[in-house]
Amino acid sequence: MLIIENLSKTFNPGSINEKLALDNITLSLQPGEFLSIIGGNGAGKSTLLNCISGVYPMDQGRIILDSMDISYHPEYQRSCYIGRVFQDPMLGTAFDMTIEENLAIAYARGKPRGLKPGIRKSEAKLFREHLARLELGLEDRMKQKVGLLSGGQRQALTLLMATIVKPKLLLLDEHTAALDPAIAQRVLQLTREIVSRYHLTTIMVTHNMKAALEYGNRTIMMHEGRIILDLQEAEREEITVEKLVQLFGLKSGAELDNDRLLLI
Ligand SMILES: Nc1ncnc2c1ncn2[C@@H]1O[C@H](COP(=O)(O)OP(=O)(O)OP(=O)(O)O)[C@@H](O)[C@H]1O
Repeated sequence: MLIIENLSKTFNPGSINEKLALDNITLSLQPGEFLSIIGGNGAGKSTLLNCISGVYPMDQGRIILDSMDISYHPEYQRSCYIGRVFQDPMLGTAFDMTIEENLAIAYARGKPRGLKPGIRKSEAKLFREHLARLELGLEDRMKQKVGLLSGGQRQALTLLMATIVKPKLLLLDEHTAALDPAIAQRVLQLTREIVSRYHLTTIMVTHNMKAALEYGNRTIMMHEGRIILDLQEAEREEITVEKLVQLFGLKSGAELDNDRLLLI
């Protein structure tokens, strides 16, 4: 489904600030696989998502998505088949537009533009059904502006917008990091429900080691632009956060420098 081959990315090459952010990454995901990524500060997690979604061009490598070589597709083109949710609840939604207008924009993704303005009755009904599944009462607030929503409500809506047209790949970049723990938990549960309902191939970067092991079916750990650990199936089921911290030390030869990871 997703194949990444020998992906490398260096920022500011040839300058004093040269930084090898991704060092020959090779990774493949099966359809419906839900991968969590953890790693210390500057490990290359966000850069990996940015290269996959076309925000940064890569220096070397290939990205194949659903048998299509997207390595040189521009970001706007990839956004038709890659859904993304960011850490900041302010990103991903238009705050001065209503909930249903935001959903209508997301629903039009990848479809030819029609001339008909407004939202059809059938679309409003569909949006209501999707919103009701979030169990946040948003289905009764469809005409309200998104700016009135809390951070958690916004992230749930962004998640819905990223998936209302089934993406070939869903990228979640620490999408619960800015939320209160209880709300973060709810958004993670929603993530799990949506990913499993639509059988979405998903990559979730998280700073929460517990969540990384609890959600999805595979976990990788990155360090200095490389994948140093890849846990799947039975091996992953047996692992604890403490063991993961130990493994990090063993595989990287370094102390885990991300305080946020250790806090969990
Ligand atoms: N636009 C950029 N220009 C220059 N250097 C960058 C840029 N983006 C990232 N880097 C550098 O690349 C390295 C990898 O950064 P990246 O943001 O991918 O790490 P991360 O694993 O997401 O870290 P964190 O958990 O701290 O967010 C870091 O050393 C970072 O400073």
